[in-house]
Amino acid sequence: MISTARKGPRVSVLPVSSLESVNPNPTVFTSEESVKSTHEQTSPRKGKARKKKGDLDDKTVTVKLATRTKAKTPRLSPLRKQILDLEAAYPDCVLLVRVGEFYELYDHNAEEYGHLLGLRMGSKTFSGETVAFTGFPYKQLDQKLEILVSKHSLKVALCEQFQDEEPGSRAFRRSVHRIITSGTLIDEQFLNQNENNWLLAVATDKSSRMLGLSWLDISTGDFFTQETNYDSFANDLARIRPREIILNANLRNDPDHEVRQTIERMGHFVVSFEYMRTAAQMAIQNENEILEDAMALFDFDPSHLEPFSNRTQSACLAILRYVNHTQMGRKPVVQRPIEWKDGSIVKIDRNTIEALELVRTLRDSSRAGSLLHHIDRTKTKAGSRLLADWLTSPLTSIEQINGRLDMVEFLKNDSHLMHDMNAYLTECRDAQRALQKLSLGQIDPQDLVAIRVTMEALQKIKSRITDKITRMKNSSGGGISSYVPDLVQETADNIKGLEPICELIRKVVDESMEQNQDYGFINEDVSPELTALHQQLKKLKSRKRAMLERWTTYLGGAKPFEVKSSFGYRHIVELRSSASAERLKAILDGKVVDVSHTDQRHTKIRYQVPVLTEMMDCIEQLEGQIVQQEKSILNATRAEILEESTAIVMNCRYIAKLDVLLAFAKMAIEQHYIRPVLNDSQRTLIAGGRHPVVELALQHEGRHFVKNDCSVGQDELIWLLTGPNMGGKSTFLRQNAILTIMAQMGSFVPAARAELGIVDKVFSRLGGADNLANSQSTFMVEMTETASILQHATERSLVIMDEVGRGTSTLDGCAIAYSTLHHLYHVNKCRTLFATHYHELADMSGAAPASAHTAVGALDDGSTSANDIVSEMVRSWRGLPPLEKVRCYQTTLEPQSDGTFTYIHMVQPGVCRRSHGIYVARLAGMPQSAIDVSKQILHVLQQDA
Ligand SMILES: Nc1ncnc2c1ncn2[C@@H]1O[C@H](COP(=O)(O)OP(=O)(O)OP(=O)(O)O)[C@@H](O)[C@H]1O
Repeated sequence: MISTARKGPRVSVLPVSSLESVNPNPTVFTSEESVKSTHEQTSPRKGKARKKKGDLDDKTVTVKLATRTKAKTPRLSPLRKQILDLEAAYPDCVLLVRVGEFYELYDHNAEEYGHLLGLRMGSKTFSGETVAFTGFPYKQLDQKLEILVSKHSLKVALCEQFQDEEPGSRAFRRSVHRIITSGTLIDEQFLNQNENNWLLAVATDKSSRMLGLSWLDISTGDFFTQETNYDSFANDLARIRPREIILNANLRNDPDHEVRQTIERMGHFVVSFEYMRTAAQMAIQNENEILEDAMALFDFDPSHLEPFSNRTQSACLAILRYVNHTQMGRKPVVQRPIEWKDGSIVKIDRNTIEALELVRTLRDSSRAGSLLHHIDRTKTKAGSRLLADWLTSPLTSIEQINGRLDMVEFLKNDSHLMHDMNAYLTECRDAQRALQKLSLGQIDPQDLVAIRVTMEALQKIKSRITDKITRMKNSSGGGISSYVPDLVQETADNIKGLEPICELIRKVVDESMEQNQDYGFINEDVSPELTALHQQLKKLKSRKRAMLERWTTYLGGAKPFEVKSSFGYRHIVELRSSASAERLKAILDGKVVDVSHTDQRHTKIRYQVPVLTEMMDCIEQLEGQIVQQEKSILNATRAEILEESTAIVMNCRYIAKLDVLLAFAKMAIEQHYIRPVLNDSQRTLIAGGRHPVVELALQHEGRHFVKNDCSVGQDELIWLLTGPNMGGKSTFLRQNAILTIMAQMGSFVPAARAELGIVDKVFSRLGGADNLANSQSTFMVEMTETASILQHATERSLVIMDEVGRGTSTLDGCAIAYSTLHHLYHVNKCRTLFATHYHELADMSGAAPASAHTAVGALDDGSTSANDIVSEMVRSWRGLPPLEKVRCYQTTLEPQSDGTFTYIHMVQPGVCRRSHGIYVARLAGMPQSAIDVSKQILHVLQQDA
């Protein structure tokens, strides 16, 4: 284990002993002999490949195969039979079979996936049968897994070989010891450290249209559940962002099932199938049986599942079963599931998460450029992961939000405290993931150090906060300035000191040792046995050194020979001159074995020296014993640490929370954000609001962001926003939604003042994205999203809508835009920011204030006159009742003497009737001839109207 973790790939490998007890898969024993594969025969490096064991690459493969069948043996060789059995047992997986120093792919696996891995296709002959074959050195495993699992979302069954423990046996066992899928990554190097790696199970209940969800990150042990329904499922997926989804096995052959369709529509998810009890089965099942199931799978406290519905229990059990199945019985620590209660978080639909670029940009779906990237000032990986969760799941409880805001303010007001916290958090490592690796039997001393360092840093945090609280209380005599936010007090009270664990790790792990070796990670004095072994080893090594020094002196000094390892002859002495060779023989009284004379150009002479070989054998034996000793000490240490796993995880959660809140405090100071006031009203009042990301982008260009006010809700239920192209309408809409989300996740916000009535849902209709892959046109997508908002927005929701109806003809578009406005006003009754180029809507809703009707002025080079045609039409229609709580606002521009415009980006009362689309087209570089034609057409249309 130790050496595998360092020198080879990082994918975890179980010791044979533990495998025996847990692996249910059949293993086949094969005795090995070297056989050349067809692959090797065609290799240009054939000769070199034979020279030295381990000096191979994917082009030169010496394959160890099962014993060649003798005359009477059955047709299939044992290895071939084993491969076929495994291929049949893991049909959904890419099967990688360890053979000697290689992982190999056979048959369809070689044909389908070899090229993905950049491997040259070969063939191998088993008892007369030629099969497709390719392979790669085992050290390239991580790199190849990244391609298969991360890039191509494939499942990989990793088949390892194990030496038979029978003395003298040359047989090997092979069995799949782990199935690696996107959602079950543990410590692979390609696991994203800043993101949770969620595995989501979905239990369906068609009759009630309800779903039970459970999601688990095996790399941290965090586990959540939620009840949801078919209609909200897409939004839940957008929020959770799972890497892999588990569905009931009976949906495997039902691609039209609504849930499968939703998953398909949402994009790139890996879907796996696992047996699940339906809700009805769960209902009639003996409760004890269900709970025993959970116990048997994970030593999981069954009471954890009791509060959940049948559906959710079913999803929880499916996830445990799937983990059990892919980890082949290894049991990661799984935390008590936390339930997301309906209404406890703001529902942000998936379009809004995407359109507001909360966690990914629209352009290239990257984190860089997103709001998350902009606000992430966390110091720890756990903090960064938590921030992403908070951003997509803001709270609805004023009390909880204020709890967070209090803590941010508390930190912000004490620069010394902030400085110290920052320093302590910088010391923290990813202890929760380190603990999880330990629980899965991967013992890397560096992980123990990560846990120790983190727990020590946390102890400093606890002392520092406790100190601060005591000083505050002492100095103010209980006055107002002695107010200690609950979260601060809770952090100080609940961080558990784990000094005994830290002490144990300090005692055991020798942190001065270099990573790249097989032993020496444990302090020598930890046990008398280890001390004795190290002493013997040192003695032997010094004897060897003295012997070699003697030879050097006899041979005339200055590196006259080299000691090398050689497969077959073990240690050899290589000399460059025959004179030296003769002298060495003389020193050793002729006790040398001449092993080879090589090399035409440099006459190198090689001898096997029995006394040296003997000494090196002893050294290796001792080193082997030390490795074993260290393993058992590490195992015992692991067991003691795992005893405290609950406390360690709890402590890690405090680190993550503190880290995020400290990040909010830093951001508030750096960017001059203010504390929002949350209330129970249905009004959003923001003075001097800014868009956090656009503001920063403009700052980088040396430009200035224009602040804007917004007071939407109640008497001003809907803001109807018109303005020229490029005027800043979308930015304004987005910034108000973002401010609301930031405030409800407990952050300060970019504004001069913010009084916000809590929202239950945030909806947006912003993007112009189409979904051609799902046969949906741009307009169809627009209408689907609009329909969803009209169906789901409540009086407490915040809706932002940008240019509804633009995807169809002007007449249809205007009618749809009006009806949307009408529905939001009369049915949903929710706060809405409604941006449009259809300024006629102002007339239709009877909302346009007469004084604000003045347009910026008729301009030669452009007004979008088609709208005016509609305007004329509706002006003559007197039947529309006024929408009294609709208010008209506009962004404007200022014409310059040289015929250009300056965008003001200021949101003011009024209606803008000129979109100046042709001006923007010119700015965008449209050919002058095209601009001229558009002006003429516009002129004609205006006259017709
Ligand atoms: N408040 C502001 N202060 C400074 N610059 C701004 C502001 N708002 C927007 N801008 C700048 O104007 C650009 C265009 O803004 P935005 O896309 O919001 O305009 P729009 O009115 O929605 O345009 P269109 O109608 O063409 O979609 C932004 O990319 C940004 O650079």
